[in-house]
Amino acid sequence: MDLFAYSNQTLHAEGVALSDVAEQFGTPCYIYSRAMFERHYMDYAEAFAAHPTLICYAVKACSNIAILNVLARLGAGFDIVSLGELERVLKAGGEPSKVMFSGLGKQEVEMRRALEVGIHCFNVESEAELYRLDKVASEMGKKAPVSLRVNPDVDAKTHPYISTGLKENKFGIDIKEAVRIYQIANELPNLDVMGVDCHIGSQLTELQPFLDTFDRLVGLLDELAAVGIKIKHLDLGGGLGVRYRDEVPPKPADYAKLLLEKVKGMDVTLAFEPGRSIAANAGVMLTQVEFLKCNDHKNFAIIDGAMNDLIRPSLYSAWMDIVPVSQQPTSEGKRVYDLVGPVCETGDFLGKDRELDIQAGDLLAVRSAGAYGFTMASNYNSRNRAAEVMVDGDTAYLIRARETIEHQLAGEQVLPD
Ligand SMILES: Cc1ncc(COP(=O)(O)O)c(C=O)c1O
Ligand SMILES: N[C@@H](CCCC[NH3+])C(=O)O
Repeated sequence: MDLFAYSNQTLHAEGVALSDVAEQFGTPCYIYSRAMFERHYMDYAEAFAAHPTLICYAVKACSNIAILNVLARLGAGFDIVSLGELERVLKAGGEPSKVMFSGLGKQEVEMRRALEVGIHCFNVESEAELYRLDKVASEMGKKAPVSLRVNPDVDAKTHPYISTGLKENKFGIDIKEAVRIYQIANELPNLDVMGVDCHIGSQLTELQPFLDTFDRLVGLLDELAAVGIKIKHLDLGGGLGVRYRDEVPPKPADYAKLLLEKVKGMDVTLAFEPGRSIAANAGVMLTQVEFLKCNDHKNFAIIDGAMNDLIRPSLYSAWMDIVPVSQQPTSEGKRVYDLVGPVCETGDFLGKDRELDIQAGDLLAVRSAGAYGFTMASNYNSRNRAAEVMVDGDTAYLIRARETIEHQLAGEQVLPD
């Protein structure tokens, strides 16, 4: 389902023209479709409905509380990696009992808050973290629910920066060491071992690595059963890819079909932590052309969005589709442009070698920018972070005001004389 489509030669989000959003809220700005977020979440919920399954949206993908709230209303759980993400979920009305706490460097203060509100499970990534969690739980007179994040040494066949399940990656516990560390966890008095967790990488466009991982984890469950450790839940992480250009990623329903066959007869609940596949195609980043700079060897369109607003092209050489909001021809005609921001870095580009018919003042939409877009934005070059807008039917709501210089400077001070 794509609710970003042209109507009257103008790109719309649901029923709202993106040119109207620009006029009302300025650029650069992120625009999300509520209906697309909902549809993408429901694709998972419906696909796995036949088996007890918790779908925990990975907050890091797009963490505005309006989005978390929309998903919470549908019954979503949440995968978090920091205290900040936990507070966002709580503020958005998410249920603590459906929260998974992932991440490999949890601090005591983060553990304490998560125990206080009663999260579903901690995904622990090292032996040392187990001791820290046991200590914090003991100080609070609580038992901490725990899964170990296991590194299954499976190649996710994705960009090396976003592959997480190989043994050379920093994530998780080597599957060969898992039984020994589970036994330690089982002995610690303030931990309640309940699950196995893994997450092998992001933007996977094939199912086989997930299925291989599942098989390895089932092997681990058998080994654990043999030493008397009963596992109640299996968290397979996130990672399902999306179409940015011409990828044909599997859908949640394809994934569910194969996995539910394998899980049949097993007494475990399932959990997933999808981020990108829910958020990416539910958002665009809107930017305006400031100037065209053309000469006989190169054409640049200098736009008001930059690497600080959307870092994926600079960081991973990610290709993102960039389309004009208006399909009206211009007097400039078609040219091939590099679309570059105002930041003082050669690597500051959102797209290269794009054939476009544009002129100064035109609006461009960077598609599939809903995931790892705003959440990875920074203030580099002391630029204010963009506004965020959610469209619901015919209405556009400002869900995060554009940052101001005052916001940026708050908290800084000069030394006394
Ligand atoms: C532990 C964990 N869970 C879930 C996700 C979400 O992954 P994706 O956005 O690829 O679905 C990530 C990020 O890759 C992650 O690190
Ligand atoms: N930030 C990455 C994905 C990282 C996933 C986080 N575990 C991207 O934009 O593709």
